[in-house]
Amino acid sequence: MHVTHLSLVDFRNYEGAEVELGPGPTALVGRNGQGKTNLVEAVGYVATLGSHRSATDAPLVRAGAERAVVRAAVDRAGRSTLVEVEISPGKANRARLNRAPLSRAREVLGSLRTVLFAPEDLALVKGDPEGRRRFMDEALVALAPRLAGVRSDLDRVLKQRGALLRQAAASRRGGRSGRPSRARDRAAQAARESGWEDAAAAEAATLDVWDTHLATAGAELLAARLLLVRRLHPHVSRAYAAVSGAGAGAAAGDADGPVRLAYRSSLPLLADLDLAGGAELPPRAELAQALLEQMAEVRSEELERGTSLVGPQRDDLVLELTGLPARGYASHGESWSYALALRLGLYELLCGEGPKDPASEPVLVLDDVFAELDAGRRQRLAALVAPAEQVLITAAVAEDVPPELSGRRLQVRAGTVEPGGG
Ligand SMILES: Nc1ncnc2c1ncn2[C@@H]1O[C@H](COP(=O)(O)OP(=O)(O)OP(=O)(O)O)[C@@H](O)[C@H]1O
Repeated sequence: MHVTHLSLVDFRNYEGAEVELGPGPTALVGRNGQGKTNLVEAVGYVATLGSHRSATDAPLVRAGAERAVVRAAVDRAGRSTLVEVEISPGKANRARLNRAPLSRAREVLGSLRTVLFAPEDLALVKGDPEGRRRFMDEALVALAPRLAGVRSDLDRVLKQRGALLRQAAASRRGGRSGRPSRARDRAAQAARESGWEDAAAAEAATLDVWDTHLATAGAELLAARLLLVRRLHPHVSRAYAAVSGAGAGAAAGDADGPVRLAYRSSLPLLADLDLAGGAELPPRAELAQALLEQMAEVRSEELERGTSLVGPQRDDLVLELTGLPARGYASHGESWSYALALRLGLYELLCGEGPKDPASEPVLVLDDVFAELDAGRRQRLAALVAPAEQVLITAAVAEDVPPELSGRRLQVRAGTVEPGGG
């Protein structure tokens, strides 16, 4: 698939912009701070309903404006779809598909698929688990948009369960210190209203209900993540070899290189699961049961600390390189190759098995990447991405764009986009 037209209203530094795009490589060139990343961020937003560099929506709306609108016309093997998203910070986004309003914005997910690589992705390798969990969950939604619903169910359960645990922890602290506690009063009140003899029994019963919800949504997400890691591993391994120019086995294109993906979970059941080796996955019911058992095991600690200690929100995607964790051990160049390999591996996975299908092939976005790479990696990456259905590249100077990707050029200057750019 590819974007044929992008239209922005009050998005970042764009008051209004109409940008013609086409298949093949397009380079967006312009000095620092002109709006190149903003443009590809808008493309990514239509695809994922999120930004690769802002956790909240407020910075996406032009200063002084109330809402932003991004429209993308998407060509999928000759069939065109118009996807529109209105971003109003503090309110639910609204979306339309071919001008028909959708009841929930997340119904647009899947209409446009992108894989975006930006310098921030170095944090996938060097940073905290949260970024890697986000990587897995965004990948899952790109593969199966209905998982966005599972993800948001889980968030809702964790929020409610967390509030209950915090209340319980505060109540215990209040009890120990002898100070009056409003949380404890509320729990006692709730207990009386629900006919329970004492607040502790009511608290335990309510927690049991949330444990079941957490186990159900958690097991579904966990099962999807495990399958994702198993499927992603050979693609990432090959992409790493191709980008870094590493090893003989890797050069042959097999999955037996220095890269190994693993999944770290709080569940003992998953401790020795060799996903990179193609291990069989436990069925979802078994995962749900394991989550329930683990929650029972740590319940007193959860009540003490006031937080959920079990579930996919605590897990991590482990990135190993030659048997060592990449985080903390990999060199800067190796970390770059690994981060790129994760995105390129995901791109290959999204393209599907067998011959490439242009209708499902995602749009590839490389934001400010080439200036950061050494000559070898730059050349290898350019050769790898050149055949993609559509590649959007941002660069401060035209010389940073490798000749293999010298397709269409757009000049970005202070929130305007025009053909040209050297
Ligand atoms: N909500 C907003 N309202 C108005 N201007 C904004 C908003 N958010 C960002 N900007 C402006 O957009 C510009 C940054 O644009 P962008 O990140 O796209 O730069 P760039 O062209 O990719 O530059 P670089 O080459 O440095 O990465 C900054 O000047 C910033 O002040």
